Amino acid sequence: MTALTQKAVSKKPLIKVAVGIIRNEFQQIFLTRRLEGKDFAQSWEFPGGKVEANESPEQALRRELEEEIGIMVIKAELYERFQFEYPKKVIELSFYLIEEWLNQPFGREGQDGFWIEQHALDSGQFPPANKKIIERLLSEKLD
Ligand SMILES: Nc1nc2c([nH]c(=O)n2[C@@H]2O[C@H](COP(=O)(O)OP(=O)(O)OP(=O)(O)O)[C@@H](O)[C@H]2O)c(=O)[nH]1
Ligand SMILES: [Mg+2]
Repeated sequence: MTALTQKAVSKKPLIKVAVGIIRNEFQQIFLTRRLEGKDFAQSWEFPGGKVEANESPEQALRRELEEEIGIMVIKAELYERFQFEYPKKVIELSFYLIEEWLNQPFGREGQDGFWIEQHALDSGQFPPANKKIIERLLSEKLD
């Protein structure tokens, strides 16, 4: 079933989400751990969050990364966008690759934050929607 048909027949709310794949010069990626009380608590995540009304995904990305990990994005490049159907909702995830930013990222809302080698990413640690993107990142040939 294509994403379009899926959306038409599922009648589930569509939630747009923008997240950052923040990568440093050592090919490490900055991740956070989802807080208790959130869905998929304790799982790893790319920092980011829901796109609000009147916001573009890129504006949401910049706002969320400032709020959640205290960085100011200088350059963000759309890496992939797709929809994923969860039991009660469909999320449209926009993943942005970020290699230029200001400030050191940290878990500004009390969540753990850490750097991990790109080749050591593990899709089993993320929400199920992330599987495809983790596979793509693992298959990238790094310099
Ligand atoms: N941030 C983030 N959310 C993800 C990822 N993968 C994934 O399925 N999601 C889902 O996207 C949805 C929105 O993300 P979020 O919980 O960060 O939203 P938010 O920052 O606006 O949080 P809030 O609802 O507590 O205000 C959640 O249902 C979350 O499970 C990911 O890698 N990063
Ligand atoms: Mg969030």
